[in-house]
Amino acid sequence: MSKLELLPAVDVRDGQAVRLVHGESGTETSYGSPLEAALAWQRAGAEWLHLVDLDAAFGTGDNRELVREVTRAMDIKVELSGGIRDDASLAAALATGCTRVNLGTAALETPEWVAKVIAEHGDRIAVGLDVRGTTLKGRGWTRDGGDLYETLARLDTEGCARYVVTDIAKDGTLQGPNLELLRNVCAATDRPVVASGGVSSLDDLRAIAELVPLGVEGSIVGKALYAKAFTLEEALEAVSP
Ligand SMILES: O=C(O)c1ccccc1N[C@@H]1O[C@H](COP(=O)(O)O)[C@@H](O)[C@H]1O
Repeated sequence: MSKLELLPAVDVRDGQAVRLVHGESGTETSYGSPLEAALAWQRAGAEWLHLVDLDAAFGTGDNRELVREVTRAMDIKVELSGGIRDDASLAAALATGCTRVNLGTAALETPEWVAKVIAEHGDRIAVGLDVRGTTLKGRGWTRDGGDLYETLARLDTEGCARYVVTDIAKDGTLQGPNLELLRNVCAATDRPVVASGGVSSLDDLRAIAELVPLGVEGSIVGKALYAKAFTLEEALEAVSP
């Protein structure tokens, strides 16, 4: 059986590595230097880093230079997201040398542009499907952006290579992943799915790993690592087949 990929997260707000609760601005807990956090995950054996510019996602500025510095310092694969919504921000993101970018708001608000960049960049483009219930959310998860399954069908038709599925109600809460949502998304698409939101324990990761045959390729891990619920080394061991 294929192994579940783990993507430790570094979310950057105002130059600091932070974790939010439900992605709500103002709920930040700070964990210091984003570069130090990223290097720590790399040293612990991560093959991927999920790096988010939260200011760019919220529209409160950006951490573009810092994000570029972190990405360039990594020997591992980097998935970059937050505020990638037009040609200039996409070009800057791809020029960091990241492996792929994750588009959120753009997939909801400028679908023609997203179809174009999917056609141009193939699997360097993933789409983040950030949902409450089955309603997609954009602009820092503050604005409704349509129905999950209608959007998924459209993006499939346009050739989207993969989806990063976040249950906002779970994100940053340590309440366990929404396995039903992951199963439903996997049933609706043949593209790989990266799970995000709610991981609290090694058992949660083992439960997500059981969905690999259905199409779950990876899982983002955030708060649980920063809260030291387990180490990344333990997590990697837990999901190795
Ligand atoms: O990761 C978060 O906690 C988060 C919270 C609030 C908004 C976005 C968040 N993260 C990721 O940012 C991109 C979306 O950015 P954009 O809409 O394309 O500018 C997406 O990957 C979210 O999962």
